[in-house]
Amino acid sequence: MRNFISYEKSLEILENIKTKTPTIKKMFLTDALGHVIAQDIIADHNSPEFPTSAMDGYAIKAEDLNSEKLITIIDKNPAGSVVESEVSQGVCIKTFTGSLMPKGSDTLIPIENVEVIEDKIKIIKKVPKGFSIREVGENYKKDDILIKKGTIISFAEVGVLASLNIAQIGVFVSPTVAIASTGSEILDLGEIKTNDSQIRSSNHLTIEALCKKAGADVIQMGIVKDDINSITQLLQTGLQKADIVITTGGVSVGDYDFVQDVIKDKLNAEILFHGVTVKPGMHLLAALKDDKLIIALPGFAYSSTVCAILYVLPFIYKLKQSKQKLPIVKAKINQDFPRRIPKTIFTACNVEYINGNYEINFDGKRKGTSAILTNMLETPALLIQKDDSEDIKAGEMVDILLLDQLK
Ligand SMILES: Nc1nc2c(c(=O)[nH]1)N[C@H]1C(S)=C(S)[C@@H](COP(=O)(O)OP(=O)(O)OC[C@H]3O[C@@H](n4cnc5c(N)ncnc54)[C@H](O)[C@@H]3O)O[C@H]1N2
Ligand code: MOO
Repeated sequence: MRNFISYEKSLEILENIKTKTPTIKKMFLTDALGHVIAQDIIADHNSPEFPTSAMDGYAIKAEDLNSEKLITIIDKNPAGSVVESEVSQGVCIKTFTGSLMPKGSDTLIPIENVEVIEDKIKIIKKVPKGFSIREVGENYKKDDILIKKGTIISFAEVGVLASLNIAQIGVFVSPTVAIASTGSEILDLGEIKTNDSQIRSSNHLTIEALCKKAGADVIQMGIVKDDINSITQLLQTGLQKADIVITTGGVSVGDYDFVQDVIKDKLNAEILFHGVTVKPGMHLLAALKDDKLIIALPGFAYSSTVCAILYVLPFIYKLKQSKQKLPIVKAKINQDFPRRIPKTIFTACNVEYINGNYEINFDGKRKGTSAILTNMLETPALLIQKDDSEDIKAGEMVDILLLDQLK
């Protein structure tokens, strides 16, 4: 008899798995996109290092703002150069965006605010003292922690690292995931159909896509028939090469559901749980073998996809040392939604962001078995009903998982 555990308990078991010390590798900045940074990044200088002009204009002394007298232009100060001449009362230096402010100056009067008369300027519109000067450390100060260890590298991190002259960055090595789909009725892409009961396998590729999006390296092992020896061999190969091995199909109660037998009896893996009170995905099996995680997902396309999101993605985040979490937010539901069964239920819905709130509806969503993957197309989310939740009434706030924000 199978011992079904709650969704919360199953998550807790996976969260508590001890993982080995992560390895770190160096990568060139832009190649490191999506990887998790392995050390705090601390500024080794102020930015800017010196007072810098934020506009094209004339560097002056503020006292001259209140004088009716013309101010003499004594020099030109293009960005990238350092002028020797100094600003004093009655004289100015033409200075450009990105140029250092010349010695003696404390204000930048923009070109638009002056009239040039031969080699002099007349101020026609005043600015406050200190105008348009980027102060030392405006962007960041020396010794500031700019990027924290555990951050996922995105465009802004690339830019900040570049401004620190860091070309190679230490990142945590991403986990490797081996994926296979089991079933004598499923065909890989391009395989010729030889009888009416055969269907195309989507699971192995849906899960590859999810894992790659989460930054894992994927070993695609394809399709294997419902045969104990083939499944054993495949799982052994996966365990040799990957940190996580994922299968789909063959975990429920049918005569040909061999995946569970292989994991339990052939591999002698430590079963963490087999059966969770979730819908879809009740037959899910998680096991450990030689510190590798095996997740055997149900065969139905919607079930395996939802369970890969709920179980595989958080484990990838954990192995790659990322602090990211599944994107769960509150949303307003547009219809009554009774609680059907005492399980944690994940139902596909449409989500829109309207006037600062997420709102969900079920327009066009099909009802039927856990085979319906098309319910995840367009603007999808999953409504989450906890196993102890009440019937939901239209207009109430509910928990949803935003599928298009999965990373
Ligand atoms: N008597 C019972 N029958 C079933 C139960 C049960 O409790 N008692 N549970 C049902 C539920 S819930 C699920 S979920 C499935 C899970 O079964 P398996 O994990 O053993 O999966 P399969 O039987 O191999 O396949 C189920 C279904 O999905 C199709 N499939 C399989 N692989 C793929 C693939 N790679 N891509 C797309 N579709 C796939 C397969 O053809 C089946 O239709 O068991 C229920 N039965
Ligand atoms: O548990 Mo099954 O995955 O509901 O369809």
